[in-house]
Amino acid sequence: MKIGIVGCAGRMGRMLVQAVVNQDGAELAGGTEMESSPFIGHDPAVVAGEVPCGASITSDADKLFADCDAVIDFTIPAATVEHAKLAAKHNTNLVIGTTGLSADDQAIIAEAAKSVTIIQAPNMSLGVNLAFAVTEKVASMLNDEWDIEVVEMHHKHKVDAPSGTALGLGRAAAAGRKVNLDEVADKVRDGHTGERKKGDIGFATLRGGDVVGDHTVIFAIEGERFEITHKASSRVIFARGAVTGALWTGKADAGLFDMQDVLGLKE
Ligand SMILES: NC(=O)C1=CN([C@@H]2O[C@H](COP(=O)(O)OP(=O)(O)OC[C@H]3O[C@@H](n4cnc5c(N)ncnc54)[C@H](OP(=O)(O)O)[C@@H]3O)[C@@H](O)[C@H]2O)C=CC1
Ligand SMILES: O=C(O)C1=N[C@H](C(=O)O)C[C@H](O)C1
Repeated sequence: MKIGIVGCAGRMGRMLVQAVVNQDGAELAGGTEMESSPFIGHDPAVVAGEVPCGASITSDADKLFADCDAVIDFTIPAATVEHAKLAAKHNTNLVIGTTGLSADDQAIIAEAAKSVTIIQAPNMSLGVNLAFAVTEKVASMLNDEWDIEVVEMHHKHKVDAPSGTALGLGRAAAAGRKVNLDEVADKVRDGHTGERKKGDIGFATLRGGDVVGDHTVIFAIEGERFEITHKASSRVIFARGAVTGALWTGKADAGLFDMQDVLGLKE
């Protein structure tokens, strides 16, 4: 399968290039960066620390989508929505790892997924996708006397908060409780907030150093706490998951899927 990587010189972009060139059945067809990037014209495999693959990084996403069976996108929301439109235009499958997307961005992705296969997940690791499933199950077994809080920590360069994974864990907890996360989420606390509202799902965001990604869901009641924790120590887990997803698109119908579909965690 010919796979392209948009944003191929980014933190995740380089890991994705490494994962593609080392994956049987996958061929790196090329990569993009913004026109202003110092990496334009460089070989994406060399930028990622691998042996040359003979391709050059360009800013021509239209051509990359035309040349590929699937494209993997870990960039920024403004770029991801344009990539979703290109996926539909060229009938090229798409794997989206970008987080921080708005409801309007999601609508554009859903429209594109009417004609191509799109996998979108805020976290491509097996461990976090298990945590999504376990969180939903535990939340469904506990009443709302149990307070639910989601705590996450990431590296100092991360630009969106709470993380996509933290929001995903909040959505899983809300689904378990059969409530809408938008109606119960408490994302920022500052000053005299008053007492915690029963039924809320709270979020706390930490940023610092080089933390790859730590997430904990806390279920707290008077006398005890139950916690579900995942800690990522390498971005390789996200990259390998995304490439598994790209290969999976080759045998799937058009539609919008997530990593729980790819990993068979919904059966
Ligand atoms: N789903 C998952 O499993 C994971 C998701 N993520 C998410 O992935 C995203 C990227 O994270 P990370 O790699 O750390 O961020 P980086 O900033 O390191 O990488 C993003 C890359 O995309 C490039 N870019 C921006 N706009 C375009 C464009 N229009 N065309 C091509 N390239 C573009 C950036 O270029 P420039 O630097 O010049 O701006 C940069 O090289 C984030 O949203 C993050 O939350 C991260 C890890 C795991
Ligand atoms: O920006 C990151 O680095 C990460 N982002 C994702 C998120 O927002 O959940 C996934 C992972 O935790 C790393």
